Amino acid sequence: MMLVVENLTKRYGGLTAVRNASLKVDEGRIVALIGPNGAGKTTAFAMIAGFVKPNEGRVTFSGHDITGKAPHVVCNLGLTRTFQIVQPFAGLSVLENIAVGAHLRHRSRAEALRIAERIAHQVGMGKMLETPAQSLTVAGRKRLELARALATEAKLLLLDEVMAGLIPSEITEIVATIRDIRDAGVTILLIEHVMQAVMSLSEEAYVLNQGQIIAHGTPKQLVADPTVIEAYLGHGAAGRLNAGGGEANHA
Ligand SMILES: Nc1ncnc2c1ncn2[C@@H]1O[C@H](COP(=O)(O)OP(=O)(O)OP(=O)(O)O)[C@@H](O)[C@H]1O
Repeated sequence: MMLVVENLTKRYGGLTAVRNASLKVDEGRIVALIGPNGAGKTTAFAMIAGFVKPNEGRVTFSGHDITGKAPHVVCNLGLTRTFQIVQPFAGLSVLENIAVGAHLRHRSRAEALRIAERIAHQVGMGKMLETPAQSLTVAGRKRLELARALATEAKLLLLDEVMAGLIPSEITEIVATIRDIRDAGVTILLIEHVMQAVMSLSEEAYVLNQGQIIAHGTPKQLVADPTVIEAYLGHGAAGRLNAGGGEANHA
C-alpha cells in the first residue's frame, strides 16, 4: 500500500474538521476523495502533505511514518500536493515555473530546465514554454500547477480540484492528461467536485461528510448508495429519488 491514512483527526477549536478518517491508496491507482462543501477534504489533504498537523492519527507513505512531517520532507519522499487556488510565480515563464519544482532534486539550472521542458510536453504545454505565467487562462494555470508538482518527481500526486472552473472540453483534456500521468507511473489521489470526471477517471472513491468517511467504493457503487446521496442532497433525498425514479431504478 502506497498511502495509509489511519484515524486522522483535526480540530479547530470546537469544530472537528476531520474526524477519525482512514483511507488507503494502492500504487498505480487513481483514487478520488469526494464530499460536499466544507466536508473536510482540503484539511485531510493538508494533513497528509504536511501543511497541517493532525491532532490524532497516522499517515504512512511508502512505509515511512510521515505524520506531522514538514511539506518539504514529505515532498522529498515523493508525495506532492497541488492547491485549489493556483498561484504561479507571475514574473516567470511557464518553463521557469516548472523548473522551480525540478529544483527540489536538481541543483543545476540547465538540468532543471531540461526536466521542466519534458514535463511541459507531458502536460500539453509544450508550445507555451516562454509564455508568462500571469497571462495563462484558468485551464493553463491548472496545467501549470500539475506540471510543477510533477517536476518534483512525485510518486504520489494529491490533486485538489484541478478541474474547478474549467469548461467541458478542457475537463476532457485534463482527464486524459491525468490518465497519461498515471500510466507513466504516478499514483493519484484527487479531490474533485466534477462528478462526471470522478466517474470517468477514478477507479475508487472515498466520501467525506462532516469530517467523516461515510463510504468507499467504485464511483458507480457510490452514486447508487443512499448514504452518499443523502450526504449530497440532504436527509430523505434517497427516498425521494427512489420514489421519483419508479421502475427505472430497479431495472
Ligand atoms: N484553518 C482553519 N481554521 C478554522 N476552521 C477551519 C480551518 N480550515 C478549515 N476549517 C473548517 O473545517 C471544515 C472543513 O473545511 P475544508 O476546507 O477542509 O472542507 P472541504 O471539504 O475542502 O470544502 P470545499 O469543498 O468547500 O473546499 C469547514 O467547516 C471549515 O470552515
